[in-house]
Amino acid sequence: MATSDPSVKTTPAVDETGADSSRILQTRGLRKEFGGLTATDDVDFAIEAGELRCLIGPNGAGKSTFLNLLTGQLDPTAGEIYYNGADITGLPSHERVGRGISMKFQVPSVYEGLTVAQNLRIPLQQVVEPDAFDARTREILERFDLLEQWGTVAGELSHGQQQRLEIGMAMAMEPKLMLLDEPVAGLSIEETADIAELLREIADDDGVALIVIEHDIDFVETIADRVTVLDGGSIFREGPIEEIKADPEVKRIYLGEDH
Ligand SMILES: Nc1ncnc2c1ncn2[C@@H]1O[C@H](COP(=O)(O)OP(=O)(O)OP(=O)(O)O)[C@@H](O)[C@H]1O
Repeated sequence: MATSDPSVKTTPAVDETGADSSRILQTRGLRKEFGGLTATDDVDFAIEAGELRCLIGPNGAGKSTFLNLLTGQLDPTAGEIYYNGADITGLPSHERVGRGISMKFQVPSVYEGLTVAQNLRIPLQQVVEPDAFDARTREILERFDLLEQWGTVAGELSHGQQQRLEIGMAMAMEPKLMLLDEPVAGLSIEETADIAELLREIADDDGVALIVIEHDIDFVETIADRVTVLDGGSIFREGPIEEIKADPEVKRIYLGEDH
């Protein structure tokens, strides 16, 4: 029941587990070992709703492993994952998706033999009634600039259109957190700019939190609120992109001589 007593906190910032409920996602001491190799080394990470965070770091830094722990594709060796105030550490992937965590992999994984609208129906049938399919399909395709491709077989779309379709499919599930692994790899400058604009809108207008693994530092600069630098499985630095770009230690481990 609602109360007007200001001393009563109806939405505690920190619950009994110690998770901070102002964060849509938080990890504590998250660790993943592969045999003798520690790919994720006791990572404490947090992101708020509507934040767009880029995850950068040299090859083998543990970026993909960290994302795979968040999706449930990998089980951690130790540590916890809190999402929307609940401990989801042991939850299977499909249940995480059902709660609003979506994942977009580097390679477009649309169904190439199905039309654009048929592709969208796959996620939509999990969240809307059949009589709303067409209206919702139109809305999403308009937003992702694919309306003219409604009946086009997805295998005939350009790479950039396939990426937009896949992000549209992820958005059809009405996620609260979207995880993207190198969403602009292999795209043209124009296609990259389109995706940058879409991702910013998804964070700003839909309030979705995004974690984006990215190698292209110029793209990171265009989209990120904050940047987390991983190295050797640990968080090496975290902060606004201007700070990260200017940090000589980050340059040394990550950016290399050409930056
Ligand atoms: N399934 C696995 N079995 C054994 N070792 C693994 C496995 N997956 C990743 N690793 C190792 O864990 C470390 C982190 O790998 P990960 O792919 O997470 O790094 P990354 O930062 O995503 O690298 P890249 O930028 O090259 O994709 C690497 O040393 C990698 O070889």
